[in-house]
Amino acid sequence: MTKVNNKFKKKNDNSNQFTTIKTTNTNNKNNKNNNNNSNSYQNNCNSRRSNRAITNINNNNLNNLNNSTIINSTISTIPVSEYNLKSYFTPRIVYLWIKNLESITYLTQELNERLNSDFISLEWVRFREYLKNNPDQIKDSNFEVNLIKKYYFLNYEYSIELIQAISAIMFRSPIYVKGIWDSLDKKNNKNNNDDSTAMTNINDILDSNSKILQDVYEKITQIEKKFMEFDLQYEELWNSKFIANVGAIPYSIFNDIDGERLPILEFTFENLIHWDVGSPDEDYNYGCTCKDNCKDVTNCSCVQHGEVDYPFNKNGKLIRSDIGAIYECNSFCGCNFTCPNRIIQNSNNCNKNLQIFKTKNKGWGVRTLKPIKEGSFVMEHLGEIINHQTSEIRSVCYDKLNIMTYFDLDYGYNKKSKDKVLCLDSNYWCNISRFLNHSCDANLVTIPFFVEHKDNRFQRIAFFAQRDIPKYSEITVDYKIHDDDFVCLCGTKYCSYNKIE
Ligand SMILES: C[S@@+](CC[C@H](N)C(=O)[O-])C[C@H]1O[C@@H](n2cnc3c(N)ncnc32)[C@H](O)[C@@H]1O
Repeated sequence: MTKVNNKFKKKNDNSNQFTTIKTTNTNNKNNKNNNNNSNSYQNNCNSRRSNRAITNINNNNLNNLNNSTIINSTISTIPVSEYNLKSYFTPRIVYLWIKNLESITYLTQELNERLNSDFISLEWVRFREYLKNNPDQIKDSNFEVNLIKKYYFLNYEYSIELIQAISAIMFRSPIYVKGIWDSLDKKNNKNNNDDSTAMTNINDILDSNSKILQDVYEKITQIEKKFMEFDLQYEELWNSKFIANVGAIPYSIFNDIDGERLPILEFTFENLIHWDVGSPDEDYNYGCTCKDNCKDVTNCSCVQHGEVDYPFNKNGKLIRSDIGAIYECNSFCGCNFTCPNRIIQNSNNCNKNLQIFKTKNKGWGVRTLKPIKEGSFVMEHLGEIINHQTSEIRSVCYDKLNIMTYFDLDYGYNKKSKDKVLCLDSNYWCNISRFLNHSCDANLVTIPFFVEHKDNRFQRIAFFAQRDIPKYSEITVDYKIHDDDFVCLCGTKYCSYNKIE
């Protein structure tokens, strides 16, 4: 295959990378550091920085633990290490978090910042562990009451958003939050001599300003219905009994390294579009008018929509990767499915010869159980299509956990229009490509492609073999991370990171 320096896009080094995106939050210590880095959010793929972030969380929370008066002393201390964090914040749990965060997107910046600083705290990891073993404590815990108290003092409007925000902090269903408000109400009405310090404090606050209390309950009654709707919306996520059908993962999974099991994920066969993204522009829904089933494929107007000649040989193998994007024929065209310009759509997008396996030092990876010929289509990269704003919200979480599952759909965009670029997030909704690791000598090449529409925003991503790949080899892509701090473990002799000067 023709080798190229810049595979995906003519003038943009940063195109099509797995990346984490810098959050614009300014209150968080870690994010402050990020903001000083560079203007390019692309550079945020930085595992050392993220490790630092985890260290900061540890320190912050140790401080909190020492100084805080709000922590219930009965909470058992479980050892919390980076490993605990990873096993605790599974993609599914993280998805639940980000959904909550998204629901509070339009809250005030200040509240968002406060949520951010409480977010992913080790206190909460400990607390949730405690609740797991002591479910009777769930509804009436000083810890939670005190956390609410903390927010109560902020004088925010008592709105559905605030309740949702609190529930996000509480890491579980809003209905439980209501339970806590109810218990506050009961205590307050009893007006008894409850000597639980936290409760007494709360009662004092409430008594001294019963109008606030009244307002809160009026609003809570008003929004009770919304609570229910919200709960229903995410029922599947809140319900701890719901277990995703792991058997539905259409690939074999192999781990001879340790006992780790594949996290629960939602495998999808097409991209999901986030509600805030819209849909492809119908003006871009058009096809060719070829009369001969695109026999003279180089003259097909779909092919010509790309900027280079038809890039496949007669066996349907990609022969050059120095192309902008592939534009395939579609249902608007005059041709049928046997037309030569339908290579990707006619390929098997769920190749059972691929296996998810545990690598020695890069977590899970993908390997092939059969040889793959140079130029073969290997898989599409799938996930949830999100916009810049949503990616920033999610980054609040992803940055802290060193999650690197963003892939910018930036073919055809220049740096100035970055905020218009959509991104594929494959952390939870994904296919096997979610497990592709980075290599400085990658055997896959990434090519954007279009089938049903030609709207740049909704470009799709294909991976092709850029050389023959022997069976049992790990298949890898080049993340194209331009960051000296990335600790690359690809182990190839071409590794361009971690060079000792
Ligand atoms: C898209 S995921 C790939 C799947 C991942 N290995 C897993 O177990 O979920 C990207 C993450 O894989 C790891 N990774 C991938 N390639 C790597 C490399 N060459 N060196 C170090 N870590 C790598 C990093 O932790 C990165 O955040």
